[in-house]
Amino acid sequence: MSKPVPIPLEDAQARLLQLAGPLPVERVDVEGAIGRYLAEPIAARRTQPAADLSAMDGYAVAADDLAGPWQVVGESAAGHPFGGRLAAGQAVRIATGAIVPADAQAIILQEDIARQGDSLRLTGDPPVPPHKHIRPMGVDFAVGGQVLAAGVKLGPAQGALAISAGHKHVPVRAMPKVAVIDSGDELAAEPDCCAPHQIPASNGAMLAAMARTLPCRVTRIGPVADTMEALAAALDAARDADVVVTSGGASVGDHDLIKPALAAWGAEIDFWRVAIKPGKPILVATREQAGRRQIVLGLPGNPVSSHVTAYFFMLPLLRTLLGAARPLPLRFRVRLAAPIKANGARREFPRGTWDGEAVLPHSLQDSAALAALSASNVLIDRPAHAPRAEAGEEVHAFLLENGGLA
Ligand SMILES: Nc1nc2c(c(=O)[nH]1)N[C@H]1C(S)=C(S)[C@@H](COP(=O)(O)OP(=O)(O)OC[C@H]3O[C@@H](n4cnc5c(N)ncnc54)[C@H](O)[C@@H]3O)O[C@H]1N2
Ligand code: MOO
Repeated sequence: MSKPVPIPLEDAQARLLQLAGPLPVERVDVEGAIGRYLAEPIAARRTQPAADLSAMDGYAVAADDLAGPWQVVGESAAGHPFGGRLAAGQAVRIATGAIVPADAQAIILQEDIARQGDSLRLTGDPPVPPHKHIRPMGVDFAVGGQVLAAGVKLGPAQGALAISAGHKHVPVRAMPKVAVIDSGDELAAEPDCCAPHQIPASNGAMLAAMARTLPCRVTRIGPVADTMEALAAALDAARDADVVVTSGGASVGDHDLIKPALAAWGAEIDFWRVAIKPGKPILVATREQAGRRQIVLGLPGNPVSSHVTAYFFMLPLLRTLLGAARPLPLRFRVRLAAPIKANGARREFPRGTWDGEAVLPHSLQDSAALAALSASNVLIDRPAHAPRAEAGEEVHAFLLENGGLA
């Protein structure tokens, strides 16, 4: 393959995601489905609250009887409603979450009441408006109404909502099978047994860990030598994977064999080279097999390039297979804590540390520098030919942690 012109990031992402159809639907119990994406919208099977509930501990009275005094004639506790009727001058002791009796429309806080035996006297202010401390029936959701859309990630809150809406199981996509292959003659499988001419094979563990932030089944293969035979055996071991992720050998050197090895395996290159730094040599290929499509991501071997391309391509691809409505990472605007130099012709993603206020670009931006990557929590987005930016100026950035990876 002659060297193609690198394509813009968003075009490359769109091309990749277009190759991926969501995986089949399965029904999973809600707790087991946390972290996955809803394959279909979810409608409420019940109304919440199912009746008017008190939002505070106090006394339930009629809305036209707010001045008191009152006699306590019963109690409505959570799970134990008051079954009787209320006449003028009567009140019901009520707990937070308990059903408001049929004849009551107001809750007086217990802090605003003096109680002696069953006699109550108002000492504070009555509620304004009278229904202030009442959660009306159906205020959260009503039976039949949609509570969650297709493609939404089922996080803790969404899982709680599905349960509250009466669902024991939810429809989600099958978990993708991911095979991660690291390749290179210089790679040592054991980090504590690494000769001077070797480097510990760290990309496989890193890429697998990134994939495992999403619900998928990851197989690690390698490290694999830079030979066609070794790569063929590794790819054969990945024959059942939905997604094959390789690292290393994606560039133009004599030992960069990923492209010919993929061709020999029957995979077709969709695109190679994206106009980003780090990560330019990334390639995407597909292999059609028994009516199903495998997608191959050939990531560059430099550890930071591998990480950045996994962030911009592997994770969005896995989210798409899982049925996510929004597979791409979100960008936000942030102030620079220090100046950043003018950018070259390739869109660059310098690593930096954001402290919640401003982002400090790391002094070392080498695409092999794992220590600098590890000390960073954002990727700053520097457009091609961006001029020098001063401290205090705003730039765009992508979050690598605190949910940015997910
Ligand atoms: N003449 C050119 N040379 C290079 C170009 C180019 O356009 N023209 N592109 C450069 C860029 S950009 C990158 S990025 C690298 C990526 O190349 P490869 O994907 O072929 O990666 P390797 O050469 O196999 O390895 C690069 C570097 O990373 C280390 N590595 C590889 N695998 C692992 C692993 N599993 N764990 C840890 N470290 C790994 C490897 O030892 C090398 O040091 O190409 C440039 N060259
Ligand atoms: O693009 Mo390479 O990924 O600069 O290091």
